[in-house]
Amino acid sequence: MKTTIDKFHRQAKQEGYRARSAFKLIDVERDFHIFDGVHNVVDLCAAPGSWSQVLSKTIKEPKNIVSVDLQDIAPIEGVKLVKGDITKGSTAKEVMSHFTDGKADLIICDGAPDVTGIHDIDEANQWILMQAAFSIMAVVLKQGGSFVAKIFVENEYPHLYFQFKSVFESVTIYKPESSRSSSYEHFVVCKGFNEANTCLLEEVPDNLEELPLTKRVMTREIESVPIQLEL
Ligand SMILES: C[S@@+](CC[C@H](N)C(=O)[O-])C[C@H]1O[C@@H](n2cnc3c(N)ncnc32)[C@H](O)[C@@H]1O
Repeated sequence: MKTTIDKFHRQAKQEGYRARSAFKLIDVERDFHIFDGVHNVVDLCAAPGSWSQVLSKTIKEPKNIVSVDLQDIAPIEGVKLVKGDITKGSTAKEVMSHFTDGKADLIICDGAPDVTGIHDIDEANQWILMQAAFSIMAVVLKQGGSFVAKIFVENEYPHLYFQFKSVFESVTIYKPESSRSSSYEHFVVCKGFNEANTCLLEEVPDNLEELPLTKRVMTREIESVPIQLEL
Protein backbone atom coordinates (compact mmCIF):
# COMPACT_ATOMS: atom_id res chain seq x y z
CA MET A 1 0.00 0.00 0.00
CA LYS A 2 2.86 2.37 0.83
CA THR A 3 4.16 1.97 -2.74
CA THR A 4 0.79 3.13 -4.12
CA ILE A 5 0.69 6.20 -1.85
CA ASP A 6 4.25 7.11 -2.80
CA LYS A 7 3.58 6.58 -6.48
CA PHE A 8 0.71 9.12 -6.68
CA HIS A 9 2.42 11.57 -4.35
CA ARG A 10 5.61 11.47 -6.42
CA GLN A 11 3.72 11.65 -9.69
CA ALA A 12 1.79 14.73 -8.47
CA LYS A 13 5.09 16.47 -7.69
CA GLN A 14 6.56 15.51 -11.05
CA GLU A 15 3.51 16.76 -12.98
CA GLY A 16 3.16 19.98 -10.96
CA TYR A 17 -0.14 19.13 -9.22
CA ARG A 18 -0.76 20.72 -5.83
CA ALA A 19 -2.13 17.48 -4.36
CA ARG A 20 -2.19 13.75 -5.17
CA SER A 21 -6.02 14.05 -5.31
CA ALA A 22 -5.58 15.18 -8.93
CA PHE A 23 -5.32 11.51 -9.87
CA LYS A 24 -8.75 10.71 -8.39
CA LEU A 25 -10.35 13.07 -10.90
CA ILE A 26 -8.11 11.69 -13.68
CA ASP A 27 -9.31 8.16 -12.72
CA VAL A 28 -12.96 9.29 -12.86
CA GLU A 29 -12.41 10.83 -16.31
CA ARG A 30 -10.65 7.68 -17.60
CA ASP A 31 -13.51 5.43 -16.46
CA PHE A 32 -16.57 7.68 -17.06
CA HIS A 33 -15.52 10.28 -19.72
CA ILE A 34 -17.10 13.09 -17.73
CA PHE A 35 -15.19 15.75 -19.72
CA ASP A 36 -16.65 14.81 -23.13
CA GLY A 37 -18.17 17.92 -24.76
CA VAL A 38 -17.77 19.88 -21.51
CA HIS A 39 -16.87 23.61 -21.47
CA ASN A 40 -18.54 25.00 -18.29
CA VAL A 41 -17.45 23.45 -15.00
CA VAL A 42 -17.88 24.18 -11.29
CA ASP A 43 -15.31 22.74 -8.85
CA LEU A 44 -16.75 22.88 -5.32
CA CYS A 45 -14.41 22.64 -2.30
CA ALA A 46 -11.48 23.11 -4.65
CA ALA A 47 -8.50 24.17 -2.47
CA PRO A 48 -5.58 23.77 -2.83
CA GLY A 49 -6.63 23.34 -6.47
CA SER A 50 -5.32 20.10 -7.99
CA TRP A 51 -8.72 19.17 -9.50
CA SER A 52 -8.94 22.70 -10.95
CA GLN A 53 -5.44 22.24 -12.41
CA VAL A 54 -6.67 19.06 -14.14
CA LEU A 55 -9.68 21.00 -15.49
CA SER A 56 -7.49 23.90 -16.62
CA LYS A 57 -5.26 21.49 -18.61
CA THR A 58 -8.00 19.26 -20.03
CA ILE A 59 -11.17 21.25 -20.73
CA LYS A 60 -11.22 22.62 -24.28
CA GLU A 61 -11.90 26.26 -25.22
CA PRO A 62 -14.21 28.09 -24.95
CA LYS A 63 -14.07 27.18 -21.27
CA ASN A 64 -15.56 28.61 -18.12
CA ILE A 65 -14.23 27.01 -14.92
CA VAL A 66 -15.41 28.33 -11.54
CA SER A 67 -13.72 26.99 -8.39
CA VAL A 68 -15.08 27.56 -4.89
CA ASP A 69 -13.61 27.03 -1.42
CA LEU A 70 -13.71 28.47 2.09
CA GLN A 71 -9.96 28.88 1.76
CA ASP A 72 -7.89 30.95 -0.64
CA ILE A 73 -6.76 29.18 -3.81
CA ALA A 74 -3.57 30.35 -5.55
CA PRO A 75 -4.34 31.49 -9.13
CA ILE A 76 -4.75 28.82 -11.86
CA GLU A 77 -4.75 29.74 -15.53
CA GLY A 78 -8.27 30.01 -16.95
CA VAL A 79 -9.99 29.40 -13.58
CA LYS A 80 -12.29 31.89 -11.81
CA LEU A 81 -11.94 31.67 -8.03
CA VAL A 82 -14.78 32.18 -5.56
CA LYS A 83 -14.12 32.30 -1.82
CA GLY A 84 -17.30 30.98 -0.20
CA ASP A 85 -19.14 28.44 1.87
CA ILE A 86 -21.06 25.89 -0.21
CA THR A 87 -23.71 25.51 2.52
CA LYS A 88 -24.84 29.08 1.76
CA GLY A 89 -27.38 29.74 -1.00
CA SER A 90 -25.55 33.03 -1.68
CA THR A 91 -22.59 30.92 -2.93
CA ALA A 92 -24.84 29.19 -5.50
CA LYS A 93 -25.95 32.64 -6.65
CA GLU A 94 -22.36 33.89 -6.93
CA VAL A 95 -21.37 30.78 -8.92
CA MET A 96 -24.32 31.35 -11.29
CA SER A 97 -23.26 34.98 -11.83
CA HIS A 98 -20.18 33.59 -13.65
CA PHE A 99 -22.38 31.79 -16.21
CA THR A 100 -23.82 34.59 -18.26
CA ASP A 101 -24.98 32.35 -21.12
CA GLY A 102 -26.33 29.24 -19.46
CA LYS A 103 -25.48 26.75 -16.77
CA ALA A 104 -22.66 24.29 -15.99
CA ASP A 105 -22.09 21.04 -17.95
CA LEU A 106 -20.27 19.44 -15.05
CA ILE A 107 -20.12 19.97 -11.27
CA ILE A 108 -17.50 18.25 -9.13
CA CYS A 109 -17.11 18.32 -5.35
CA ASP A 110 -14.23 16.90 -3.30
CA GLY A 111 -15.50 18.47 -0.07
CA ALA A 112 -14.11 17.40 3.27
CA PRO A 113 -15.02 19.19 6.52
CA ASP A 114 -12.56 19.86 9.35
CA VAL A 115 -12.15 16.56 11.18
CA THR A 116 -13.18 16.58 14.87
CA GLY A 117 -11.98 13.02 15.52
CA ILE A 118 -15.48 12.04 16.68
CA HIS A 119 -16.58 9.59 14.01
CA ASP A 120 -20.35 10.28 14.06
CA ILE A 121 -19.89 14.05 13.95
CA ASP A 122 -17.34 13.81 11.14
CA GLU A 123 -19.68 11.61 9.11
CA ALA A 124 -22.64 13.93 9.69
CA ASN A 125 -20.58 16.99 8.65
CA GLN A 126 -19.46 15.28 5.45
CA TRP A 127 -23.06 14.32 4.70
CA ILE A 128 -24.18 17.96 5.13
CA LEU A 129 -21.42 19.10 2.76
CA MET A 130 -22.42 16.54 0.14
CA GLN A 131 -26.08 17.59 0.45
CA ALA A 132 -25.06 21.25 0.03
CA ALA A 133 -23.23 20.26 -3.17
CA PHE A 134 -26.39 18.46 -4.32
CA SER A 135 -28.46 21.63 -3.68
CA ILE A 136 -26.05 23.80 -5.69
CA MET A 137 -26.02 21.16 -8.42
CA ALA A 138 -29.83 21.26 -8.59
CA VAL A 139 -29.83 24.93 -9.61
CA VAL A 140 -26.53 25.27 -11.49
CA LEU A 141 -26.30 22.08 -13.62
CA LYS A 142 -27.76 22.03 -17.11
CA GLN A 143 -30.05 19.35 -18.55
CA GLY A 144 -28.00 16.24 -19.38
CA GLY A 145 -25.04 17.37 -17.23
CA SER A 146 -22.82 15.33 -14.90
CA PHE A 147 -22.06 15.51 -11.19
CA VAL A 148 -19.25 13.91 -9.17
CA ALA A 149 -19.04 14.19 -5.37
CA LYS A 150 -16.99 12.65 -2.60
CA ILE A 151 -18.99 10.60 -0.11
CA PHE A 152 -18.05 8.94 3.17
CA VAL A 153 -21.18 7.70 4.86
CA GLU A 154 -21.32 4.05 3.86
CA ASN A 155 -24.60 3.34 5.68
CA GLU A 156 -26.28 6.04 3.62
CA TYR A 157 -25.28 4.74 0.17
CA PRO A 158 -28.72 3.23 -0.58
CA HIS A 159 -30.43 6.52 0.44
CA LEU A 160 -27.99 8.47 -1.58
CA TYR A 161 -28.40 6.21 -4.62
CA PHE A 162 -32.17 6.70 -4.46
CA GLN A 163 -31.83 10.48 -4.12
CA PHE A 164 -29.44 10.82 -7.06
CA LYS A 165 -31.21 8.28 -9.24
CA SER A 166 -34.36 10.40 -9.06
CA VAL A 167 -32.63 13.15 -11.08
CA PHE A 168 -29.86 11.33 -13.03
CA GLU A 169 -29.97 8.64 -15.71
CA SER A 170 -26.95 6.80 -14.31
CA VAL A 171 -25.47 6.74 -10.81
CA THR A 172 -22.34 4.82 -9.81
CA ILE A 173 -20.60 4.67 -6.46
CA TYR A 174 -16.95 4.45 -7.36
CA LYS A 175 -13.58 3.99 -5.65
CA PRO A 176 -10.75 5.45 -7.77
CA GLU A 177 -7.57 3.40 -8.03
CA SER A 178 -5.63 6.39 -6.63
CA SER A 179 -7.85 6.67 -3.52
CA ARG A 180 -6.15 5.12 -0.49
CA SER A 181 -7.67 1.72 0.24
CA SER A 182 -7.54 2.58 3.96
CA SER A 183 -9.92 5.54 3.37
CA TYR A 184 -13.71 5.18 3.48
CA GLU A 185 -14.01 7.74 0.70
CA HIS A 186 -15.88 6.91 -2.48
CA PHE A 187 -17.25 9.13 -5.24
CA VAL A 188 -20.76 9.23 -6.56
CA VAL A 189 -20.55 9.65 -10.35
CA CYS A 190 -23.85 10.80 -11.89
CA LYS A 191 -24.55 11.35 -15.59
CA GLY A 192 -27.60 12.54 -17.55
CA PHE A 193 -29.17 15.16 -15.26
CA ASN A 194 -32.93 15.67 -15.62
CA GLU A 195 -33.65 19.18 -14.39
CA ALA A 196 -37.43 18.70 -14.31
CA ASN A 197 -38.71 18.99 -10.72
CA THR A 198 -35.66 20.88 -9.43
CA CYS A 199 -36.12 24.37 -8.00
CA LEU A 200 -35.30 27.75 -9.50
CA LEU A 201 -32.35 29.83 -8.37
CA GLU A 202 -34.71 32.51 -6.99
CA GLU A 203 -36.18 29.90 -4.61
CA VAL A 204 -32.84 29.14 -2.97
CA PRO A 205 -32.59 30.52 0.60
CA ASP A 206 -29.35 32.26 1.56
CA ASN A 207 -28.63 29.62 4.19
CA LEU A 208 -29.11 26.11 2.85
CA GLU A 209 -28.71 24.72 6.36
CA GLU A 210 -32.21 26.08 7.07
CA LEU A 211 -33.64 23.40 4.78
CA PRO A 212 -34.59 20.00 6.25
CA LEU A 213 -32.00 17.33 5.50
CA THR A 214 -33.04 14.88 2.81
CA LYS A 215 -31.48 12.13 4.93
CA ARG A 216 -34.17 12.54 7.57
CA VAL A 217 -36.99 12.25 5.01
CA MET A 218 -35.93 8.85 3.68
CA THR A 219 -37.67 5.68 4.86
CA ARG A 220 -36.18 2.25 5.61
CA GLU A 221 -37.85 0.58 2.59
CA ILE A 222 -35.49 2.56 0.39
CA GLU A 223 -32.58 0.55 1.77
CA SER A 224 -33.59 -2.32 -0.51
CA VAL A 225 -32.76 -0.27 -3.63
CA PRO A 226 -29.85 -2.08 -5.35
CA ILE A 227 -26.68 -0.06 -5.66
CA GLN A 228 -23.92 -0.43 -8.18
CA LEU A 229 -20.64 -0.62 -6.32
CA GLU A 230 -17.38 -0.63 -8.23
CA LEU A 231 -14.76 -1.38 -5.60
C1 LIG B 1 -9.84 17.40 0.18
S1 LIG B 1 -9.84 19.15 0.04
C2 LIG B 1 -10.16 19.36 -1.67
C3 LIG B 1 -8.97 19.04 -2.55
C4 LIG B 1 -9.14 19.53 -3.97
N1 LIG B 1 -10.11 18.74 -4.71
C5 LIG B 1 -7.83 19.44 -4.71
O1 LIG B 1 -7.69 18.57 -5.57
O2 LIG B 1 -6.94 20.26 -4.46
C6 LIG B 1 -11.38 19.55 0.79
C7 LIG B 1 -11.73 21.03 0.75
O3 LIG B 1 -13.08 21.20 1.22
C8 LIG B 1 -13.17 22.56 1.65
N2 LIG B 1 -14.42 22.81 2.38
C9 LIG B 1 -14.85 22.22 3.52
N3 LIG B 1 -16.05 22.73 3.89
C10 LIG B 1 -16.39 23.66 2.95
C11 LIG B 1 -17.52 24.53 2.78
N4 LIG B 1 -18.55 24.53 3.64
N5 LIG B 1 -17.55 25.35 1.70
C12 LIG B 1 -16.49 25.37 0.82
N6 LIG B 1 -15.41 24.57 0.94
C13 LIG B 1 -15.35 23.72 1.98
C14 LIG B 1 -11.92 22.68 2.52
O4 LIG B 1 -11.60 24.04 2.74
C15 LIG B 1 -10.88 21.92 1.68
O5 LIG B 1 -10.13 22.81 0.90
